[in-house]
Amino acid sequence: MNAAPTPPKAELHVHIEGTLEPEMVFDLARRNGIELPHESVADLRAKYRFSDLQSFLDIYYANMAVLRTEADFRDLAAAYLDRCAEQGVRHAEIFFDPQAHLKRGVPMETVIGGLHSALADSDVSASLILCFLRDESAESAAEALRLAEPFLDRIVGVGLDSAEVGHPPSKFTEVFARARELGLRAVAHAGEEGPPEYVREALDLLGVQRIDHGIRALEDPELVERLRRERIPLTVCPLSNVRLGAFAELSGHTLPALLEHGLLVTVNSDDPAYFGGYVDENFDAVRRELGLSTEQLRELAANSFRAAFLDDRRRDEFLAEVAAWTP
Ligand code: HPA
Ligand SMILES: [Zn+2]
Repeated sequence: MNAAPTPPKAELHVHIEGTLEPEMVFDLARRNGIELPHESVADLRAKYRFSDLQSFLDIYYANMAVLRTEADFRDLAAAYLDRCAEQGVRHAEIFFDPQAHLKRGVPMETVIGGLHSALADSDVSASLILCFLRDESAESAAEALRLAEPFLDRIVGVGLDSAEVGHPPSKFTEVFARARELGLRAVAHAGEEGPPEYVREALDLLGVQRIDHGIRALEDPELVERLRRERIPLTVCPLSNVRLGAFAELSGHTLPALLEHGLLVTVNSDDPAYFGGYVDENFDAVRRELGLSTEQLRELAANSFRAAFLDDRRRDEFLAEVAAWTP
């Protein structure tokens, strides 16, 4: 691809299970002796036509069946971190979905152990965010957090993902309170398909420090003003939003409007193996289709470090790198 260079950046919204490329689905199935209901890599990839979040989640969870051993989770994360190194991602905060693995009989220590060993071996700065599945019960989320307690030094925070509509943040008030008591940071998907009210709930009831997606906040001017005033970061995922039908085309994405409102917007890939690109492809697509300037790209990259869970010294070092970047 003839993409223009993009600035050094942090990726703050990527689901590690969403980096599972079709080729790796086949490799891991072979390694684990699992028979797949797909004829070939091309056959599987051809099924990646989604109409909404649920139609994506169905195949996302089905493909996870190939992730069984610590080595599987390590190889998955190592492949993603290699991409980060290629794409100028200096720091990544990586979501994982333990409940989707626990229910298949894969223990928490296998999941966290595998992911963490890849992070420990990589030159890219990275940390893990444990996500609760909002279409599962609050008790199931609490159990996942209990099982993660022996590994808290390997997790920076908790998040909330999966099918949004009908599963408001309020359902998870208690487990987020417990996570914050344990010293964890908190983020939540809100306002992807769900209403602006879910964004307010995530802030007021879950105490989150960032909103994942948040695109529907634009429907509520008071909420937009609050997000601006309180400098709440939004981790926006442009290619994901188009693939899941929030916008018919990238040229109609409201990313420029979010920036014009003065919001702390970042650009991320979400589930790059499914949505047509990693973070650089997202930067390149918004540059081309939305006509973002070099200075706007620099601002998005700087925002990613402002929004990251980094100490001030490292944040300042990364911000200096962004300021010095020339395309
Ligand atoms: O885009 C997403 N939205 C909600 N849940 C998810 N889990 C993986 N990707 C997503
Ligand atoms: Zn997501």
